[in-house]
Amino acid sequence: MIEVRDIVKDYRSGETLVHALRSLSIDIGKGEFTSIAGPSGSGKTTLLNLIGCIDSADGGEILINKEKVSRMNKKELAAFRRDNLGFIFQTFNLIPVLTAYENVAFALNLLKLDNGEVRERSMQILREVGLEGMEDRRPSQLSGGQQQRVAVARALVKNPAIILADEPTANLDSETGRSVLELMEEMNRKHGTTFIFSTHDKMVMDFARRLVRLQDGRIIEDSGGRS
Ligand SMILES: Nc1ncnc2c1ncn2[C@@H]1O[C@H](COP(=O)(O)OP(=O)(O)OP(=O)(O)O)[C@@H](O)[C@H]1O
Repeated sequence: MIEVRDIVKDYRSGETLVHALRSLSIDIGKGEFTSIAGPSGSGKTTLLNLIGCIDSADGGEILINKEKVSRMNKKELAAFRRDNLGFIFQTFNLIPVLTAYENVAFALNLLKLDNGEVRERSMQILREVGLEGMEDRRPSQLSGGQQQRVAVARALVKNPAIILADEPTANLDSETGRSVLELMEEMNRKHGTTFIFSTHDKMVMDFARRLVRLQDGRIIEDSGGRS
């Protein structure tokens, strides 16, 4: 489903050129639950941003569902993201003035659904992530774990093929982090959504079904794909 071929990404930082990804290749199949691990600066975020169509590579190719996203222009990439991808962030990134329900429903804005369907889908996914009864709370009235559950619901409500999560448990204590991971895995099994997440955390690495380790922009270990 995701084919990354010989991807190169460099950043210029003043006079120096940083080689963030050095001819990296990986295939990730449908329904995988994969963790990208590695020390700070090894290229995890860069790789997620390229698969997430947020940034473009300097060389190589990325195909998602046989579509060459590495050749798309900005407008095509935005449409591709909207239709295929969901994102979860380390800092939750909820809109503070909106309720849990509104944060989730907002993600459906661009899909031109009628109000009834927006309500039904948003309430259903909030139930699935365990937030029934908390729909009207704003992020400041929720714990970190609950906020990340809202973010998981927001990412899932469009039913994307792939969810990308950059260090989704980094701001949670280990018990809460584990329960968010268990939720993601339950959603992965139930909806068949492919999850790819980056982490520094050993517990998260152990939890993943596939573990890919990066160092200096290269893959140094890959436990292999199993969905
Ligand atoms: N916008 C940028 N400008 C210059 N250099 C960058 C930029 N973004 C990333 N880099 C560099 O590219 C390399 C890979 O960074 P990346 O953020 O992908 O690593 P990471 O593994 O996600 O690190 P962390 O765990 O700290 O988030 C690092 O050396 C980083 O300093």
